[in-house]
Amino acid sequence: MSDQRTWIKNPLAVFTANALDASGGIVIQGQKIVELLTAGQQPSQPVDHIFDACESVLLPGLINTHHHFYQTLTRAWAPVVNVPLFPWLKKLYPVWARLQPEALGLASRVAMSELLLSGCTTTTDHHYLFPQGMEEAIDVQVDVVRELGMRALLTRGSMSLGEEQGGLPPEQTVQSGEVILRDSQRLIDRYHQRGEGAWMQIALAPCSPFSVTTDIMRESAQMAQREDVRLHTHLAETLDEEQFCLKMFGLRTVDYLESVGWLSDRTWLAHGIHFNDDEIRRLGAAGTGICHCPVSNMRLASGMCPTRDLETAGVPIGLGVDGSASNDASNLMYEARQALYLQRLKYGAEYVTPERVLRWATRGSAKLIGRDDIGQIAVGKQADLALFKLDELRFSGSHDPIAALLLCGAEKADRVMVGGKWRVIDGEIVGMDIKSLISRHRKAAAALIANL
Ligand SMILES: Nc1nc2[nH]c(O)nc2c(=O)[nH]1
Repeated sequence: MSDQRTWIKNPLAVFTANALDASGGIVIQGQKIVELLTAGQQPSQPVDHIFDACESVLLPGLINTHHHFYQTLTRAWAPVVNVPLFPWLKKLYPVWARLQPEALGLASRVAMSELLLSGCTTTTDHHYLFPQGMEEAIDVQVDVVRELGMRALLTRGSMSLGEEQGGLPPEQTVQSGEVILRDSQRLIDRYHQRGEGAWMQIALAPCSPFSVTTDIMRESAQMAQREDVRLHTHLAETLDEEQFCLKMFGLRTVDYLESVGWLSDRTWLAHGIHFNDDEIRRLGAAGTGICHCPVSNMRLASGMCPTRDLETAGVPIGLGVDGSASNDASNLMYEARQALYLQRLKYGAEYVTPERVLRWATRGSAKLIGRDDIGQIAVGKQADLALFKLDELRFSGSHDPIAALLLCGAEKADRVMVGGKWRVIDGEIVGMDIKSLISRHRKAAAALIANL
């Protein structure tokens, strides 16, 4: 990595996700931010490059804390456009069971490209489908992450509770606990990087209470503790799920989570909608994080995450786009806009500000995945940045540049830097042939639903 110094000079506005002032811009050296400048201030040492950001709003790179990349192959699929979660899953499982490595590679490339273009520099993915031929699904995703130059926390998802044992997924989509744990260990040993500046990390992610056994939940928690990796699952997404837990385990969702050793600050949960006051208090006391996925929650009519109550109780909040069969876009700026408006309905305009929502999408999301080196603009943090120009028609006449990003609907970054390297320049991903990708991905999507 080059140690050259770059000054991103005099941005139109900066959102640092903290109280620091960087109105004169920032200096980057190698992979890190080394200096924050106030208006009119010059860098303390000579720089090799200057990027004039006077037309750009500068943000920390956004961090996506929930996705299912493979679902880009089943976006807006007519049979599931108008159904809630359980029938949606029942209809989609047999389609997803046909997934093969090449299609997963294309789907991951598409999802990550969309994310990157929306200003996202770190993403997670929750991949929980391993039908025959897909044993190395996560390895396929690792290659794509490296190709795109993003940071990723890939979660080794799993399903082990098939229909015959009272679960929701069909038998052909579930694996034995032994296979899941062996592969989880292999992936941690092979790919998980530790410490500051990590590019690739692995977490363990049994899918949801209705698709995994209690054994795999317990054993994943034990492995995560032993290996010091994070835990992720869907929880409290719908009332169907709550009913399932009561019937199957005799427990509400948070009691179930606690009973399997997951109520801790190692865990972050996707959705987190249906909690009572006592559960919110316990989640806060444990430091368990919640990834808010507003678009998916609206599309599946699942409900609304109680973000303010959770935050007040001490629960870290992040943002996620969720899988593309329930969003169906992988655009984190768009997601932030939806979060702003949805949450205002419950908590009012004074509390749910653009700054708060951008904090969820940056520093809050970083906390969910256990990182302190990304998600903020500050000296010593990784140089993961998104720059948005406000020169499109939609911004014309706007005044507050940070508010304009969300209120006027920014959806495409002009420049994105990950670890000191430009990955998006002039709104295009460096080295990516998007037209060819779309053409191959479309064919794979058509093949997946052919002759069902
Ligand atoms: N929104 C989603 N919820 C889920 N629960 C589950 O078990 N799988 C999913 C999913 O793919 N999306």
